[in-house]
Amino acid sequence: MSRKKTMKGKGSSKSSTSSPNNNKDTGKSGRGIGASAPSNGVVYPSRPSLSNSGEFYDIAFKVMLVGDSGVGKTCLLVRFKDGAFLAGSFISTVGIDFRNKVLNIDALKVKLQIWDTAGQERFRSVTHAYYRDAHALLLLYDVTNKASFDNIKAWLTEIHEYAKQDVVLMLLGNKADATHERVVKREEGEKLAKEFAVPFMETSAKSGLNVELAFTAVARELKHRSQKESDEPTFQLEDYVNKEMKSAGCCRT
Ligand SMILES: Nc1nc2c(ncn2[C@@H]2O[C@H](COP(=O)(O)OP(=O)(O)OP(=O)(O)O)[C@@H](O)[C@H]2O)c(=O)[nH]1
Ligand SMILES: [Mg+2]
Repeated sequence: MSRKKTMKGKGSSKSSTSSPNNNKDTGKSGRGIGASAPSNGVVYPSRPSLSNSGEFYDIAFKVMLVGDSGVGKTCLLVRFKDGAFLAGSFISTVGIDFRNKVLNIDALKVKLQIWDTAGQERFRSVTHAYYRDAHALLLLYDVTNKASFDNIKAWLTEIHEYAKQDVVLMLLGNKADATHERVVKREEGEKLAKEFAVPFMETSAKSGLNVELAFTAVARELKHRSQKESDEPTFQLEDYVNKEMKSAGCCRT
């Protein structure tokens, strides 16, 4: 099976106004408004390799992190990518940024190109342009911030308007470690997720709770969808998440 390669590490800042569709896949990560984005769509294993040095991969997907400013999108991505927590002062994302990570799923190397969007209202139009290329969306709220939870319905409306109809969606209640500051109960998150029929879990970028699971579950769903023969049963993302959480005694890092 031929494999593609992806560049490692974080790329340099870019501030062009290019659209998400008209750039080449450099495999690098970007930062700032209109950071250069790769070309569209799933990358299939049968296509020839790129020449960039770095990790090989068989198939690639775009995952976008969305939600209010301060809910922990950047920290979640850094935790997943580097295994570290960005403690200290809060630096709000400007525009959009991305990082790549290759996961091993059933002997296949699945590259996730993860887009970290700015939650601030003033960057909303930038984010809108990226929705249509996303294969999956992780929608975050902060369990210590009621407004971020109340805004989830508005985010879902926006997703409905701008994202692909079959986008894989998961709701994450982040900062689950902050027990004393919590104002949104887990049951409230579960109820909302049920209402909108989306898988749900609480996460913590600080402790690492469920971070790996959230991204892996999405990668499994996307991989399954892209390789599924028409007579195969569908992968049940929600069942997978619930089973994994149970087998890990509710939650895991
Ligand atoms: N206790 C706790 N704090 C967190 C967690 N995740 C993020 N934070 C803190 O929350 C603040 C905001 O985190 P960011 O990841 O920068 O938030 P963001 O969603 O990327 O914000 P924007 O870029 O403005 O959209 C920072 O001070 C983080 O240290 C978490 O899981 N637990
Ligand atoms: Mg951010």
